[in-house]
Amino acid sequence: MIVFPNAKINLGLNITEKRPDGYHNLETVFYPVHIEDALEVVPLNDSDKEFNLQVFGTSIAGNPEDNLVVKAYYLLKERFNLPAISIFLQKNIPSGAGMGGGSSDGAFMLKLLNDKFSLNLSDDELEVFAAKLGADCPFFIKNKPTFATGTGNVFLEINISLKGLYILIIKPEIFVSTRDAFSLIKPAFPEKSIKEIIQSPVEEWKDNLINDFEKSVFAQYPEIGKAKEKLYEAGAIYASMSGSGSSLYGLFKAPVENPELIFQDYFIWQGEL
Ligand SMILES: C[C@@](CO)(OP(=O)(O)O)[C@H](O)COP(=O)(O)OP(=O)(O)OC[C@H]1O[C@@H](n2ccc(N)nc2=O)[C@H](O)[C@@H]1O
Ligand SMILES: Nc1ncnc2c1ncn2[C@@H]1O[C@H](COP(=O)(O)OP(=O)(O)O)[C@@H](O)[C@H]1O
Repeated sequence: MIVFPNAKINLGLNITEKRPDGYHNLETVFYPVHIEDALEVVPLNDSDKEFNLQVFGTSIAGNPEDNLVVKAYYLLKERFNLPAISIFLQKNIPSGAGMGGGSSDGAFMLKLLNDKFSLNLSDDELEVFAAKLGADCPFFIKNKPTFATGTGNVFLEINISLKGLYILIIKPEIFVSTRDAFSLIKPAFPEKSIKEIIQSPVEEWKDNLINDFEKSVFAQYPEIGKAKEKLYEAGAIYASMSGSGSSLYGLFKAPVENPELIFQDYFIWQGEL
C-alpha cells in the first residue's frame, strides 16, 4: 500500500502564551499543499527484524528508530498485533523547514496502518495517536484547512479556499531550530484574530497576517527576510515564512517564470493551490 504525505503551510502564526509545561499556546491556520513524499509499506517476511526502513531522496538526520514513520508503527504496535513490515520512504519535502514533512509522514503512517491492517480506528482516535508523535501531526489526519489553537492541537475546521492561486515555496540552506525560535518570542495575543483576517481578500493580508517567528528569525538570519522581499518583488500578493522557518512561500495570481534564476541554490517548489 502506498500513500503520499503532503506538506502544510501556516497562514499567520501568533504565539499567544507560554505554558507552565514550557510549551507555547499559539494560533494559526494550517493549509495543506501538494508537495508530497511517498510512503509504502509491504510485509517483511523471513526476517527476525520487526521493521526495515529505506529512505530515498533528501536525507534525514537520526537513526531509523527516530523516524516518525517508525515511531508511528510502534505506537500502534503497542495496542495492536501488527506484523513485521518493510517501509519505503521517498523524501521530497525538505525536513525541518516549517512545512511539517516529518509530521505528515508520521500521521500518514498511522492512517496507512489503520487501513492496511483494518484496525478500524476513527479519525478522532487517530488524532489522539498523532498528538503523541508531535505538535503538528494531528492536523495531517483530516488534512483540511484548519484554525488551530492550544499547542497546535485544538482544531476548528474553517471554510477557506485558495483554489486558483499559485504557490511558490522556497527554502534557503539555513536551519532554524524550532525550540530556539520559540525561546526568542515574547508571547502576546494579537489585536485581530487570524480567523478574522483570512476572511478578507488575500490582497489585504500583507500588513495584517503575521507570523510571529519572522521578527526574531529575520534578525538572526537576514537572508531569510531578504528572500521574503524577493517573493514580493516577483509579484506575490502575499508572502510569509512558514512555521518556524526557514521555508517561505508566496501566493501568486500566475506562475512565476524561472524562479531558479531569482532564488539560486535554494530548494524551490511551485504548484497550483
Ligand atoms: C510552531 C510550529 C507551527 O507549525 O512550527 P513548525 O514545526 O511548523 O516550524 C509547530 O507548532 C511546531 O510543531 P513541531 O515541529 O511538531 O514541534 P515539536 O517537535 O513538538 O516541538 C519542538 C520544540 O518546540 C517548542 N514548542 C513546540 C510547540 C509548541 N506549541 N510550543 C513550543 O514551545 C518546544 O520547545 C519543543 O521542544
Ligand atoms: N520522516 C521524517 N521526515 C522528516 N523529518 C523527520 C522524519 N522523522 C523524523 N524527523 C525529524 O523531525 C524533524 C523535522 O520535522 P518536519 O516535520 O520535517 O519539520 P518541521 O517541524 O520544521 O515542519 C527533524 O528533526 C527530523 O530529524
